[in-house]
Amino acid sequence: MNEPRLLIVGLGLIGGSLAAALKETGFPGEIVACDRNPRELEQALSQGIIDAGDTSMVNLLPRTTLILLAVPVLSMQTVLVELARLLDKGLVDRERLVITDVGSTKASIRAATIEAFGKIPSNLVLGHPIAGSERSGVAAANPRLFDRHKVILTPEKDTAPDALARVRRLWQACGAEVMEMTVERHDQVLARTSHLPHLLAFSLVDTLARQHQRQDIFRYAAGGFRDFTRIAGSDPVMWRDIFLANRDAVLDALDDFQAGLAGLRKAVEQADGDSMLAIFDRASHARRYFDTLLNQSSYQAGYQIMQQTILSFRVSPGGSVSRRIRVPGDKSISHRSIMLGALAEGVTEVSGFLEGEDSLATLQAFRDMGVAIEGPSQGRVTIHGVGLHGLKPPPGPIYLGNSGTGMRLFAGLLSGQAFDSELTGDASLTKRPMNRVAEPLRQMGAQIDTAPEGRPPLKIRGGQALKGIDYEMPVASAQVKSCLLLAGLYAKGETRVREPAPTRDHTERMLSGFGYPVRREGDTAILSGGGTLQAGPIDVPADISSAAFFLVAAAITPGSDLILEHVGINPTRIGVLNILRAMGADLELSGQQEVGGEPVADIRIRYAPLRGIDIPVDQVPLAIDEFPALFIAAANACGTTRLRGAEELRVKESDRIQAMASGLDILGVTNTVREDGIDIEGRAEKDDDGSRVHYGGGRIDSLGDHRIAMAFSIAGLRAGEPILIENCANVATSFPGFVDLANQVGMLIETETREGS
Ligand SMILES: O=C(O)C1=C[C@@H](OP(=O)(O)O)[C@@H](O)[C@H](O)C1
Ligand SMILES: C=C(OP(=O)(O)O)C(=O)O
Repeated sequence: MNEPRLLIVGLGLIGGSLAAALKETGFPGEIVACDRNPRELEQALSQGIIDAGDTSMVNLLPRTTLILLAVPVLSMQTVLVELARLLDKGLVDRERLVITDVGSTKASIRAATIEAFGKIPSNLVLGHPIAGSERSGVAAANPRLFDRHKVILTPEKDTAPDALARVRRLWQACGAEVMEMTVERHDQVLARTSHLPHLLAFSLVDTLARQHQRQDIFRYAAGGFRDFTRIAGSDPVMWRDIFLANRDAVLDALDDFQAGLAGLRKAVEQADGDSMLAIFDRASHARRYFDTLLNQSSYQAGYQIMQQTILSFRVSPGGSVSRRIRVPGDKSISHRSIMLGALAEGVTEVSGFLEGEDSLATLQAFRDMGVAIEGPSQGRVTIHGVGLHGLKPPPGPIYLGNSGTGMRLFAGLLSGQAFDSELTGDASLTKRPMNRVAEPLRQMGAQIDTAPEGRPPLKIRGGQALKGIDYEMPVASAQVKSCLLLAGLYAKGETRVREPAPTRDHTERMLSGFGYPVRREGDTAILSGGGTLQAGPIDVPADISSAAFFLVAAAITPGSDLILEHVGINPTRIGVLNILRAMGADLELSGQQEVGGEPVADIRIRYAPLRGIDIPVDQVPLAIDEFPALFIAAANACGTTRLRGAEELRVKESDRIQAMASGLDILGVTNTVREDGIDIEGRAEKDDDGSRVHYGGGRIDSLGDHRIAMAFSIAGLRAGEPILIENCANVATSFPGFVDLANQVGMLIETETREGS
């Protein structure tokens, strides 16, 4: 920044904090301030945040290149008129000068500018830092006030690009993220996000303070009251000015709010618990949801982008694997429990629900479509079903984070609704192929637009009459099958889906459990539209795909003895057990039973030397998500393991063949990548007594794919050096608590966060 002199007019909290922030960053120019109150100037001088101060601008203008107006909104007019007068006197080099402000409303300040200058000067850039505090005055100045906060600039068409760039740099130097919008948009957005909440806080506190039991009210006021009303302690003059200046936008926002409040009042009056629950649930999740939506990321990764950190796992070599544990609930079944529960008649109680980001995104989507859902709380969710035709239009695009299952199943379900919808997701999901569902859905009569090459977002036109089709799937995909069966619920006639190889059948099982007839003829699943679903309890088993990491961990670690409880062993999911057994793993199943139509068992696994195998092609769809873990088993086996017929792995959250091959290369495990698979040369030797390490360590990028991150975490058990795995936030999509559980069984994983770029 090359600003020989910055003049701050109005030394309140914002002006003072800017001065303090710039001083901390080593701002090379002088910082001078003008304020009507000499005590504020003395205070700032004694804090060392300004170099000089004066109660009038005249003496400070010479040599000034940048002026920041930080006076209250309604004083802006007077200051601007005075400034225009002084500038006409030639006190300053006008060619070089840039003027900006920090006012909380922009239309009124723009009008004041035109009044003072006769037009909006091209060197004037209006702005507003979205940061503040209920405290005021320069004594409360905080050099970190703008750090990672947003600053909105509202340039006009003929604003000089250089002036805009210099104001941008000023804020960026204080750590702020600078964005641009029009004056009108700014005022509307701020009316809702800032002005309305302040109005409510002032009003609530004032209303309560005037009631005769006020002493008791304030004596017993708890955290909720304090949180909600903190901002009622803000500067009254400043806020009066804001409401005078932004009247129209505030009134619009207030009208919307009053309509919402009236709805809630009615629900309370009529003891309408379902309506209240729907509103409270939506609201209680909305904040986090919108943060992630804005970041176009999964919940955790979005949170990290907000915090500008990157999560890594540092895995120390060695460790042990013994204990009795239960991994979180099955992701596929959790998605379906919410979907079918919402579409059923009656109340569905779910236990064992996976509180991972993918299934939570599905849950949020139904809340957005008006379904009242309680929880999740420790795996319990209560869904107040609205019936097959009871969903309401969502208020905007449905955001599914990282979840391919979510997007493909929703595509089918929403094709049958009366309303339009749009499905979006994070950067990984946006790259995944959706034509596999869009094309057959179109054959059923759905209207779906995709981005080029069949990528998300999907735009689905409601109100289409669907008809059943007889569809032969080109790929063995449970997501495609489930998508078409869900659309089939809304279609006229029979929907028949033929699979080239068996894929997970949770949709069929759960539909049957909810009393909806689904037939199977050989390799074809069949249902007819027009029925109803009856709610019933769902017990979600532990996810065999999550268990797989621990199975492989125990299988490769000498001395291990691990029991995994209540794992789903649906025959369409047990490829990982079959493959590990074929490699020589010591596996025992006990306590087999059926819960809610899904078989479960406890699985005990102990160390035994593994050998490389040719993986039978028919096992591929039955173990599709477990290959990253199985590749680590292969790396620790004796001999070569060959996988073929697994091209689907290339279109998961990452290209899992390439991502695993790159990581194995770093560890020093020889492998050959094939179009549809991989050959992995196991590092164990024939007489392996379990004491040798099998490979080295290094830094591996998981590419944001949860299963790649977890696979290399277990690889550490037989590594000779630490493994640093980067980009691990998405582990929370399928396996929240993975690191804690891994460490409980004896693995050695630490999490690290570092600043992102
Ligand atoms: O239906 C499901 O719940 C899933 C099906 C599989 O995907 P495909 O259908 O694309 O094989 C699997 O990879 C995914 O994790 C979950
Ligand atoms: C592929 C996976 O999930 P999805 O397709 O739902 O993103 C997975 O969990 O490995």
